[in-house]
Formats: sequence, structure tokens, C-alpha cells
Amino acid sequence: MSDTVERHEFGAEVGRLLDLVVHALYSDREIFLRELVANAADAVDRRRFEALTQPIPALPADAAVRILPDKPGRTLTIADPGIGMGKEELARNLGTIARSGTRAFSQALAESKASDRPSLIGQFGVGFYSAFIVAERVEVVSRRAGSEEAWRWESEGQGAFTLAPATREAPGTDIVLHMRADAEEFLEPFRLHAIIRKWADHITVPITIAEDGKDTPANEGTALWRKPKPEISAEDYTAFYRHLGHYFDEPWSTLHWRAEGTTEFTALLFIPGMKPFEAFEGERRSRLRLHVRRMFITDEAELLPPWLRFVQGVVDSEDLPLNVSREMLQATPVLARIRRAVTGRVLSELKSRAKDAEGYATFWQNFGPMLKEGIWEDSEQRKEIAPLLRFRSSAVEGWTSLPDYVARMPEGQSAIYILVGDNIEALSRSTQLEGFRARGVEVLLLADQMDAFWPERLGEFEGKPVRSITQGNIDLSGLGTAPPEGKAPADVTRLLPLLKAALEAEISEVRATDRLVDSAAVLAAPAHGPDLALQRLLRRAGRPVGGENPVLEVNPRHPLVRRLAALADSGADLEEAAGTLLDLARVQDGDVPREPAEFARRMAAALASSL
Ligand SMILES: Nc1ncnc2c1ncn2[C@@H]1O[C@H](COP(=O)(O)OP(=O)(O)OP(=O)(O)O)[C@@H](O)[C@H]1O
Repeated sequence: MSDTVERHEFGAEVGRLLDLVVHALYSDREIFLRELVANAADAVDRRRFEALTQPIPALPADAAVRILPDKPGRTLTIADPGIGMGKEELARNLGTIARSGTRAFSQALAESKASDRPSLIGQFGVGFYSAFIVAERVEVVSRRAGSEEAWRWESEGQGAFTLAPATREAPGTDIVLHMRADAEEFLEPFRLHAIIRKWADHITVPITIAEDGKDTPANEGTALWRKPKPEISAEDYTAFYRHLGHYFDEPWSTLHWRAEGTTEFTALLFIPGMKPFEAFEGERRSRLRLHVRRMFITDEAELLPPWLRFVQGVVDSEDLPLNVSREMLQATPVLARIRRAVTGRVLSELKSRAKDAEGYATFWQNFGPMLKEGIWEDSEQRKEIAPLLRFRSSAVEGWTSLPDYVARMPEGQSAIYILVGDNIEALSRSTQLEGFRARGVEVLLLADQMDAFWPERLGEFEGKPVRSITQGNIDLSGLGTAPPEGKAPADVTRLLPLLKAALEAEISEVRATDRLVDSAAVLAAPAHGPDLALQRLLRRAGRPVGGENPVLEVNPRHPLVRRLAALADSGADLEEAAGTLLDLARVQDGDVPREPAEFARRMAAALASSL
């Protein structure tokens, strides 16, 4: 080795990842070609785009991704005239894992079915490393467009790579795979053609395969979305969907239309049939691809709001100039019009698919939390999104919606009641529901992370305010069917101030409630400030909760409260009993007592004297 060769260790996670990729994907080896060709085509697109504003040489008119098999030398080269990589970029892009850690990846791999594994590769951004599935050594020779220098990155995929100066006549990248003995099939041109047709046919950059000394075209490159609909089969759509997102399933919905009039564009969009990792863990913005008259421009134009970032696809504009630059994209009103039209179309698709309850449930389970983000942040669409939400309920099985809830509301009920917590099971057994259940008043149960936030933003639906049953003072009298009168309520006029005095530091108010049937006491949030669920979330995150202390509501018909009321009347000290009552209310909501050991001691003592 010459003096100029630098040796670098891979990031620790890369080493482990390489191992995983090679083993987990062995039976789907051919996807290495899809990954490398996709990277090469991206690099070509990037050079074309950057050349518009940066002082770098323009893309040659005949730019293509070339695949060059060499049987005698047992190498396969993928060459592109794209943007290229400088020394630092080679080390960073090919020496570390860009987007997500090995831990998340290996966990997902371990939990996935074998058939889902290849899709994980794309989703976790380890595409390049799939080269090592078929190669025992990989050389990358690259020259960044705009630079005179070229560099050679080389690795056997075991712990380290080297970097050395090299030469390359023009900007671009050659990936040279020194194939393993058992991977020689990938040096056969007919095999390579079949793989490209299957995986990369839709790439609009020309792809060629060298055969008998000449390059033969390998991809059709027809922008699928530009074909007349009758000429496109369901398989074509699915193949394109899989290509776009590295998916392996079927799209839940395919939207393909041409908009004419003031804004002209063609769009081909997909709503995935599964929940992609990226959409939730990755960055919060839409990666819809913007093309101008077939030519790829960018996937950073944010053609959909962040809460619709799960939608994949292409928008091909007729109105923008081919040499549209980043600055121009920010300024042009064309994009705003496209955005509005595309968002509206996706929403109306959801609206019509929502009529099929079962089919919509699949969508809802995958992407429901994102629609809730929409309620939170998109004031323009909030009203449109609200009827698309689905809920569990205290009164009906399965999913229900706000319009259905409103239709079921009995006369006299003026608000939509919700209860927010951590899990549906616990919520459906919650003490907070007792009085509502007894009166046959339905409550929607919400257990997504987002649920602590968005209801407040929605505020109301069809003129009915959305009210958390753990917040403020809800008067149930006159609502639904009155429950059978049990024992007469105790007179708590003396008890309430005593409890209040004993719990001064933790409770802002103590009041009697008719919300309870079998339980003695329950906590509620004050009418203003964060609701109980949000308070819990803030506490867990170690953030200040703010606002007033919670309210303690007591059930004057409950034996414990009756007894306390009698003691209060006789002037007994209720300090300790008040604390226990508060702890009981906390435990019911899934919180811990203020002093768990002290609480346990008191309970044990109470049990001992009563058994
Ligand atoms: N042929 C190439 N030309 C220029 N840059 C490349 C090329 N191949 C890879 N890269 C760079 O290396 C990075 C890492 O590539 P890799 O395939 O591992 O992940 P990715 O392309 O970011 O993710 P995914 O495979 O999911 O699309 C790319 O983002 C790109 O910046």
C-alpha cells in the first residue's frame, strides 16, 4: 500500500449492520442492484438540480447510469455521471449510518417476517451496504462535481475502509463490486436486465447494461404517471409504489389524476398499506417528488402538509420552468396552488374510503395519530379532518366517529364527552366513567400520545363542545336516564371544608359530585389549564405542569364518605383520612399514591382492623 492510503475504522454500528444486512437479506440478494442504481440515479438528479444554481459543470446531455459486468475480472461496476462525493463525503456517507442506529434496525429485523426484511433495508437507509451481500470487496471511485480531485474508498466490509487519492476523468461515481464466487450470476447481462426491469424500470434516468462492448438500454424510463390510465395495470402501479418507498406491500390507495385549468399537473400518489418506520421516526415533512415535465426536480418541495407525510408519490408540473431553482421554488405561487389541490384530493379520498368501515380501520390504525397532528397544527383543514377521526367508545364496540357520536347523543346532552389516558383497556374500566355509564351517556376513549393535546384545538364539532370528563365541573343531573336512587346523599357541608383544609397543598377545591356510583372520590382538573392526561404527560417528561392544583370530587352516597361526614360533624380529626382519600383517587387513575410506603402501611392497618 502506498503512503497516501488512509485507513479508517467503521463506526461500531456499521460493522454490526454489515453483518446483519449480509445475513438477513441473503435470500433477496438481487436488491443490492436496486439500491446502488437508485443511489446513482439520485446522484444524477442532484447534479442536474445543483448545476442550476452552483458553479458546477452541467450534466452531460447523454447522462446515464451504466452497469458494466466483467466476467473474467469477476467485477460488476455501476457508474454514474452524478454529483459525486469528495473525500469527507465518502467517509461520512459510506462510513457511518446516516439516519438511524443499528439498534432500531436490528430490533426491527429480528421482529420482522423474512419477507419484510428487504423493505427494512431501504427504510433504514442502509442501501449502500447491501453491496456486501454479493461483493467480497467494494471500491468506490468518486469525483465531486466542481472539484478536480478524485478519491478511492475501498473496503472488505470488515471493520475498516481505506481512502486514497485516485483519478477519474469526469465528475461522478464508479462503484466496483468484486463479486463473491457464489454471486457470479449477477455478471450475466440477461439476469441484470431482469432485475432492472423488475425494480428500476420507472427510474427516469436512462440505465444501460454493457454487453459485447456496447451499452444496451435496460429501463423503459417512461414516467408511469404520464401514461394514459387504461394502459396502466394494477401491477404497474404496485411496482411503482414499491419502488418509491422501498415497500413490499400493496398500496392502500392509489390516486392518479391530471389537473387542468389554472394549474396543470399530473399526480400519482399512494397511501401505504402498512406503517412505514420513516414516517413516524424520521423527519416531519412530506417527501412527495416534484417533477417538471417528467424531469425530477426535488423531493423537498413539501407538496403536502407534514401530517400527510405518509403519502408517497409524484407530482409532475406543466407550469414550472425546467430549470427551476431552489430559490424560485420558495417564491412561486404555483407550488401553493399545487399544494392546495393535492391536499384537497387526498382528503376527499379519505372521506370516500371512510365509508367502508373495515377498510378504513386499516388506514386508521396505521396513520390515525398523524391525522390528529393535523387537527393540532392545521387550522385550515381542521374541520375537514375532524369527521375522519376514529375513536373507541364507552358505549359501542369497535371504532366510531364524531358524526356517529353526535347522532347517538340523547336529548339534553349538549357536549361531546371524552376521556384521555394511556390505554383503552384501563380507560374503559375507569372510575371517571361511572356516572356516565349509569346514565347511559357515551364517552369517547382516547389513548394515543397525541390525545392529550389536540382535543383542545378542535374545541367543538357540529356546534357541540368537546369536553374532557376529567376537567371542570360536569353536571350530570338531567343527562341521559337517571340512575336508580341509592341511599340518600350524606350532608357534606362540614366535611368538604375540612378535607380542603387537610389537602390545601395539593388540591384546589373539594366538591360533591354525582359523577360517581361505586367509588368514593375522583380527581378532576380545574376548568382552566391542562387536563389530567396532559398533566401526567408533563410530569413524566419532568416538565413543569403549571396551572392550579386538581379538584377532589367526592361521592356523598358512598359509605366511606358518609362515615367521614359523620366524623366531621362530631369534630374528629380527618387529616390522615383525607390523605388516604386523595391517594385512592390517584390510584384509580393509574397514578401512584403520594407516599407509596405510607399508603401501604395505612391500608394494611385498615385491613387488619376490619378483617
Ligand atoms: N452513486 C452515488 N453518488 C453520490 N452519492 C452517493 C452515491 N451512492 C451513495 N451516495 C451517498 O451516500 C449516502 C448513503 O447511501 P445509502 O444508500 O446507504 O443510503 P440512502 O441512499 O441515503 O438511503 P436509501 O438507500 O434508503 O435511499 C447517500 O445518501 C448519498 O449521499
